[in-house]
Amino acid sequence: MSATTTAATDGDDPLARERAHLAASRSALRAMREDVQSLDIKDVTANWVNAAVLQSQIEDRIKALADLSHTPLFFGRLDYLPTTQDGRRFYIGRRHVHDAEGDPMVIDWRAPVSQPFYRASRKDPQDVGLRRRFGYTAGDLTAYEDEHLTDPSEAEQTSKLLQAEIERPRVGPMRDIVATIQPEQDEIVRSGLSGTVCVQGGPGTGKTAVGLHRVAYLLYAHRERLARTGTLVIGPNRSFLHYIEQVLPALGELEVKQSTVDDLVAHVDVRGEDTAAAAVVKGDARMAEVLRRAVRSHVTIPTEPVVVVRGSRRWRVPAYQLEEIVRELLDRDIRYGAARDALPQRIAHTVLVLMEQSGEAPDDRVQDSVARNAAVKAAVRAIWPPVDPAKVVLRLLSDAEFLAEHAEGLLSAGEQATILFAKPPRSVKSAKWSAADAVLIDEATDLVRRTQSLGHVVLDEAQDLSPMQYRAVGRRCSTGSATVLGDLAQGTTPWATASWTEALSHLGKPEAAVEELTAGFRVPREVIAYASRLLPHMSPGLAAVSSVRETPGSLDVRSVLDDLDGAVVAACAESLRHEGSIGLIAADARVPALASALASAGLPYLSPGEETTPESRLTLVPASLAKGLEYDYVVLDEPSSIVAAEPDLRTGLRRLYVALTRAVSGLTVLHARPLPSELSWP
Ligand SMILES: Nc1ncnc2c1ncn2[C@@H]1O[C@H](COP(=O)(O)OP(=O)(O)OP(=O)(O)O)[C@@H](O)[C@H]1O
Repeated sequence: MSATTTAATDGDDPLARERAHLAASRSALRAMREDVQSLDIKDVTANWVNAAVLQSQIEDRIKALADLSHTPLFFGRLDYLPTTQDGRRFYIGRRHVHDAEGDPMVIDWRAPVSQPFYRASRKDPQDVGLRRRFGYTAGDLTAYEDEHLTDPSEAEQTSKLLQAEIERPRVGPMRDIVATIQPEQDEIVRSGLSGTVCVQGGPGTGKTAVGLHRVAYLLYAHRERLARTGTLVIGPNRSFLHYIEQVLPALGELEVKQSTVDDLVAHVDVRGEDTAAAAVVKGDARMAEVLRRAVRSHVTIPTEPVVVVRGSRRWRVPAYQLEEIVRELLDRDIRYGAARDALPQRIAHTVLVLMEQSGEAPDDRVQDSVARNAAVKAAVRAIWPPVDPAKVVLRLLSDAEFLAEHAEGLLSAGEQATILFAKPPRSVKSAKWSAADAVLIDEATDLVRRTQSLGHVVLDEAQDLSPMQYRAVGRRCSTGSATVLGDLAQGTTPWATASWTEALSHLGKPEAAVEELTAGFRVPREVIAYASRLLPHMSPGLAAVSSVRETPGSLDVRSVLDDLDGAVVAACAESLRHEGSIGLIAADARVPALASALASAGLPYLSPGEETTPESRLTLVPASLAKGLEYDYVVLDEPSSIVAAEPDLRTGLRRLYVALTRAVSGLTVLHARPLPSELSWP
């Protein structure tokens, strides 16, 4: 690999030529944007609805064609060998740019010809003679680095530009990694739409980044289909979603929705909280069967005939025939509501047969009118009444007998007692529903009416979901596919999943492939080694992440004799001397004390989810919200308090593991009490 950071070689200046191509591509992009802006839709649209749709598509296109000053238009170049692609040269960037003749000047990173930029190697050059990476300083193209993949005399080296990009301090929300996606990440990003992929990876291995780039890739490769069916990214909480929300728009994708699992199942106001024991039972997959039984219990097998009077004639459908119809509907795998809709037509059909047998020749209109007959309607109401999903759940959780009837053989008496409301609420409105209750209502809702499936769902921090939550997500991709991202070692809920096989079966995708990412891009080697001491104590069998980042002096563990708060504030002030974002992570209960210590020291701070700016770079993060986030420098307050705040040691150590793995450049740990013994070596 040969690196060039200044201009001129042998009178012919390659850097100047690349800059000229950049300038020309910029003007081509401007021209493309102006073309779209000047479109006059008056003559091509028949009505105002079409016009509004077209106008909004045009506005999206204009947004997508914006030249973002802080993101370079291209970051790489591929020169194919003369034997392939006619030896053509492609500049790889975030979007496609063409000149006035329609010839490409920059190729979208997702296009098939761009793939070797990420995957080609000396072992497998994929018909590429030269791969060039570009370096930018403050928006200017200032360097490039070449790899002649088929030149045996060139030694393999790690890319300095890649390293610099990974090490670059970050302020503000997460950004895209299109310039530096690694081969093993690219395989996941570009895997097909039809299959579900599950990615296990330790902290900072790029799971979130990979999931978001996969969405962008799928939208490129299957735009029409996904525009119809929709895509959704699910994250653990709002501050996390806020942290990642800029990545897809930066890649030109504006249509992807983002949500938490709680948002998905927001059928009722959640104002209550469960004990851990109750939440575990409510989140257990056995609840799905309890609910199924409870919903179906509303069906009453008919014992009376239905008599339909039409004109002077009476048509009688006997009880045994009604029973046959009902049993047949119960046996079929259709939703309660769909079966209820079908019942009047089935009864009417039987009446029609009776009419035919007596020599009449009724048509479809007669069948419809019989189905709407008052006697039929009354019978349907009695046999198959409408069901309100929230009311079913309310009754299960309030009425011990009703619960016992449907939980028989599924939940023990103790488990049933755990989930019953201590004081049964009077109505759905007045009930203090918990997050787990909302998931039960979602399941019951789906038993009544099928939930609409999206084309693709990305589920991040998936290890924390309960089986019932997996089911809730699974119904939203039942006819589509999913990307499931997580780390078993970071599971901190009492119901956190112990195995991906199990999680995927609850999701309804048991056939999904499980891939593993092991190279760490966030946390420096020294810091990840320190955090990994916890692994054998909380997730034995999981391999430690091997960091690609050597940052000497990145770990500083300080024992404080007195005034821990003062020492923590001082460590924050020290960290603020560096460029980039600072996270002060502490046990939730410590947050108020640290907030006032920061305030009295005159250090302004943000809450997670608030955007860091060059003026305000310090965020005070309760340990319970640290998951998925990252900061250049982390100050970690009293590890033993973080561990002690959780209901059991394993969860405590996992929470600490999450907190210890948020730093990109440096971690300072301060403790007044002894460190948890699991952190001592070995
Ligand atoms: N190929 C890459 N090139 C450059 N940076 C990368 C690459 N892959 C990941 N990163 C960076 O590493 C950091 C961690 O990535 P990400 O948050 O996706 O990891 P994660 O596996 O989801 O971590 P966690 O388990 O802690 O949530 C991010 O800043 C991301 O941009």
